[in-house]
Amino acid sequence: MSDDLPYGFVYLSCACPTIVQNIKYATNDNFTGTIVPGYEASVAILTKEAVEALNQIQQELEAKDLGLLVWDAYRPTKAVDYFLSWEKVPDNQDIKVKYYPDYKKAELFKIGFIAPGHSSHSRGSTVDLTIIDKNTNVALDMGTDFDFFGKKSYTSSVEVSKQAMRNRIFLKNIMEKYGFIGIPQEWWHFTLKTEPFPDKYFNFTVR
Ligand SMILES: C[C@@H](N)C(=O)N[C@H](C)C(=O)O
Ligand SMILES: [Zn+2]
Repeated sequence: MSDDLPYGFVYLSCACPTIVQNIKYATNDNFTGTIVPGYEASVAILTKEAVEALNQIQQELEAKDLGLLVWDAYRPTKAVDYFLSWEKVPDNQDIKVKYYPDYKKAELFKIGFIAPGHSSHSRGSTVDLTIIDKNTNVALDMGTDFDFFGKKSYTSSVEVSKQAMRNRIFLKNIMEKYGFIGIPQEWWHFTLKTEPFPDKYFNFTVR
């Protein structure tokens, strides 16, 4: 982990060490099946403002014996470009079954499961996350896994259990309370409304 981040960015682990991280694009365990270019370390980097807000959310959750689990945070534009190139490669059937059984790759970009050009993640104040039990680190049931690109992942889907619907509302409400806004397609994806770099897309490597 290097300390020379661009001005305004911090490592989530420094500001809030109790937030659990599993940065999926720094591993093979993601919808591309490979480590994504631009991720050289499994670390979450975000703007100071986003981290401050997450810190407050974590404090409120910890009082309930819960906590946050972060799957992705700042994402370099070279990673976003890699997702676009992945669209041109033939399907790996195992990955298709797991992540996008109902769609062709091109549709994932059209529907909005994957950003078709710039991603808000590259602005540094967007995060993919869920809530876990603080004692066991087991995630609450949200009805789908992270990056399941299907209708069940729509935040307001009624195709998931009642408990999963309640858990999604709980996540959405606490994120909104501290200034984040989600998107309809993915229950796990949130952007800080008062993000400090609303027009800037960064490309420094995650390391
Ligand atoms: C790919 C998924 N985790 C995600 O973040 N999707 C949004 C739409 C994005 O790519 O910005
Ligand atoms: Zn996201």
